[in-house]
Amino acid sequence: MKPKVLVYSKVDPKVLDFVKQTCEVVYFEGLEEETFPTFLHELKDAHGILGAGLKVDDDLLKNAPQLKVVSNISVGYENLHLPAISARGVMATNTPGVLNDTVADLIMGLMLSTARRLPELDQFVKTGQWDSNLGEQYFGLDIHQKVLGIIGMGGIGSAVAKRAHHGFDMEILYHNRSRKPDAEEKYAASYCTMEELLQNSDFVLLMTPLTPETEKLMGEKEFSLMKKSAIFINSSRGKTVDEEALIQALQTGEIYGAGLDVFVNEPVEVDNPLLSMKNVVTLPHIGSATYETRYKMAMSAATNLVAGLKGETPTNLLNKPVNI
Ligand SMILES: NC(=O)C1=CN([C@@H]2O[C@H](COP(=O)(O)OP(=O)(O)OC[C@H]3O[C@@H](n4cnc5c(N)ncnc54)[C@H](O)[C@@H]3O)[C@@H](O)[C@H]2O)C=CC1
Ligand SMILES: O=C(O)C(=O)CO
Repeated sequence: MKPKVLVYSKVDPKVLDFVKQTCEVVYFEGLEEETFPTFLHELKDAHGILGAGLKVDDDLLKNAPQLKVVSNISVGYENLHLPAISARGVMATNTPGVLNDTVADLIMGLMLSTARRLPELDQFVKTGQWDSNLGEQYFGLDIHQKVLGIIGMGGIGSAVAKRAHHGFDMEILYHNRSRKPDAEEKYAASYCTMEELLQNSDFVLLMTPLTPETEKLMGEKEFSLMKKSAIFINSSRGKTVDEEALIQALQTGEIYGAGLDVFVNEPVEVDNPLLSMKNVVTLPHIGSATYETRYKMAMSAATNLVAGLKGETPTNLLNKPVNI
């Protein structure tokens, strides 16, 4: 009998076909309030789940006694409670690597958009405000030859360092849990403390996972250390930043601007002050959102899932389940 898999996010039909070769699939195309009870019902005899963002903790797992694999279609996995998953002998997987270049491209775009005020000036042109006497009101800041500080020099951080160093001639500073000799050699990246990085960077990119240690990693003290001319970029998770402190730093001119792909609450509330600031560029968490990369992520997650269900060790296994 084929193992039963619940796919709870929309994926390319080719990915579904791949999973169907070895599994019986129940497809949800996304979980809504109305579909969640059916999902829970189907979970009772499911062997695997595949999708993005579902909170998987003991509360959910107690409805899933047959479960063997939880496959996340994302690199971030703060939605997975690994101790609970491991304790029940279940494997958890994510999708690192395949999205690095796409997210790094987007981050370069965010840096340029914020420094050169692209969305604001796009509106300027489209609303007929462009006249021949334009002066400093449309000036921005250069990004080439500036200093970029990267907090979290992992897969994505390194892909940004590559673009910034080789493409934009930027100087790279980084802070990470451990030294990254590869980035030091290839992108002339200099390792430094958080404090040194914040004080010396023209652009500060936060690119760590969300963990208890990184929650509100950027707060009032950290923003106060940044240059007044500096731009803050966040494409990690909203909760790595104290959003109140960021709003304050922007309102008081402690920093020049911010480019944000992630927020504490997503979708962000329409009355969030960040949305009405001209010096803030916002995006709806689209770092990896291209057709090509979302396909690769879903296929990577499907490959992990199928491997786990066949009793093999998935390439991107995150945990050590008991009894395995
Ligand atoms: N906006 C978006 O669409 C996307 C956001 N992300 C987020 O970006 C995060 C990073 O992704 P990757 O680069 O693939 O992960 P990664 O695991 O390759 O890199 C993360 C780096 O952060 C470092 N780190 C962890 N805790 C730290 C701490 N307390 N202080 C300093 N450094 C620390 C790690 O040592 C590692 O080098 C993901 O966990 C996810 O939350 C990822 C993909 C897309
Ligand atoms: O992979 C992740 O962690 C994302 O945020 C979406 O690509």
